[in-house]
Amino acid sequence: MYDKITPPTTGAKITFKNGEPIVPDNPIIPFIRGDGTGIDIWPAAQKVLDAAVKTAYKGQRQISWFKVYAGDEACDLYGTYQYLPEDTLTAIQEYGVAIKGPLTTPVGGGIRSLNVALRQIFDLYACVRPCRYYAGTPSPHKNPEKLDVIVYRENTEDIYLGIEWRQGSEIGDRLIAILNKELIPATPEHGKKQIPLDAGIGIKPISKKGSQRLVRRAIKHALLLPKHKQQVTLVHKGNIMKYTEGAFRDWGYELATTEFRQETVTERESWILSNKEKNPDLSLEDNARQIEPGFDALTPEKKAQIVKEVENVLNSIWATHGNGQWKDKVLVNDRIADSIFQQIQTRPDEYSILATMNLNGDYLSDAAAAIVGGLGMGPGANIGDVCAIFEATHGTAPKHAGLDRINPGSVILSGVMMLEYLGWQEAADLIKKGLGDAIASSQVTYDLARLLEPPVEPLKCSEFAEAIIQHFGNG
Ligand SMILES: NC(=O)C1=CN([C@@H]2O[C@H](COP(=O)(O)OP(=O)(O)OC[C@H]3O[C@@H](n4cnc5c(N)ncnc54)[C@H](OP(=O)(O)O)[C@@H]3O)[C@@H](O)[C@H]2O)C=CC1
Ligand SMILES: O=C(O)CCC(=O)C(=O)O
Ligand SMILES: [Mg+2]
Repeated sequence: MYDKITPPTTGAKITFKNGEPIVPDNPIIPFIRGDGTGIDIWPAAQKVLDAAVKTAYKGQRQISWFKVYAGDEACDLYGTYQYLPEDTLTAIQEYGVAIKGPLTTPVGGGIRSLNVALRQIFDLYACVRPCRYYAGTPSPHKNPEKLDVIVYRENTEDIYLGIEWRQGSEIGDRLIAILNKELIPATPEHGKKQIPLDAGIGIKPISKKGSQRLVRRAIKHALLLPKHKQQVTLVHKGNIMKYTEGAFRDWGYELATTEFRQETVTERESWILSNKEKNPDLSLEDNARQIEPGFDALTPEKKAQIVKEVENVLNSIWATHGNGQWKDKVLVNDRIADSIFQQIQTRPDEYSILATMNLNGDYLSDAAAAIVGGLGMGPGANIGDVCAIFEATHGTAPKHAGLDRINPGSVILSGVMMLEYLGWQEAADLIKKGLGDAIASSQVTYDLARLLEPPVEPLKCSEFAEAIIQHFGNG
């Protein structure tokens, strides 16, 4: 079955039922070490994960690690350009849950991202990246503890599908010619626009199914959060990209108000309901005036449309959501992408789950991680219905590779997400405690040490892992 790798002789497979993993006490879990600093952070993370499982379950549970190859390491073993060998794909397919270090993607030409390929091959449509603060972590922000968000990033579509043509390529030029001569002139709203003849071209597909399955997961996750965090914000640039990012927003609201009608309230609905609660005699038109800035300057048609919206909301959900019942529902709102980048800095405590498309989510997860301590503290999970691969938000950080200095926190916390996904909460909690206590006692790697006042002597990557284990306590 495998060409150059051999699965562990002990351990059992994780299987899936209704999208949830069924986990034996000794699961076989494939891991990819990763390029660049993967050489530093993966061994540190593996040590912490094993120590936590051992402390929590005293040998009754144990992970059987299965080393599989991707990136530079794969080329060393399998030969030139064998960046993602069949063996690796077979192992992940067979064992269902895997964890990986970062993999290099060249800029401009060269191979396309192996990280993105894995997400697409295994249909890992939700990239889940929590950004929360650990006490004592230095941050350039005054109140980093106020940020506690989870980026839910659609992981299989958008420009990351990688359908693009280089400037000057034969097919790229043909496509531009067809667009300029046929398709754009046939679309009146595009007027006399033309694509520059020397442009590269990329395609941005955003599907209804892809958008809604992501938002579905985000809402289900919100339902498990404490009441005050039960909120999903649809992040988009739908004012500019109306039929892709704008459609994502509309499909998100559509899903929330149909599949989750009893569990959700949209922001606009909450305004309409609360206006009526404050003043039961409020006319539909005055209610509309209060929810729509500049109502009086609108055309009669637009005004009528908003009055109708108010009427529909009151008719359809007053009984189930009115009289304050909406306050117990998951709040679904939306924000334009550029605005959310400033909002997570200026009003961080107003947000919880940020559901968005691939590119926005990529940017947003690095930005949110920076607020709570940097990329050394940014974990992540790529989740599908029958497979999950856990990985940090950051990349290979090549200038730090092999120096035993980089922060392994993100891949360790990705391991925590994996343990939680397996239902091994006790082991996950031990690591969170150990990591929190190590940071609180200023035992940190260079990235956090340089931000501390006064600065402290940094721990090495491997020493930080040891410090986390020391802070487990007795389990
Ligand atoms: N999922 C994946 O495997 C990903 C892969 N990549 C790939 O990684 C490569 C390098 O990308 P690059 O743009 O340099 O981004 P990186 O995320 O690799 O690193 C950028 C900078 O972020 C900081 N940083 C990253 N990781 C850590 C960490 N563990 N602890 C502390 N600080 C950290 C460092 O800042 P400083 O030096 O200031 O301390 C580092 O120089 C590219 O090929 C890219 O495509 C990128 C993202 C995700
Ligand atoms: O695949 C890559 O090289 C980069 C991906 C990335 O930045 C991410 O997933 O956050
Ligand atoms: Mg990224």
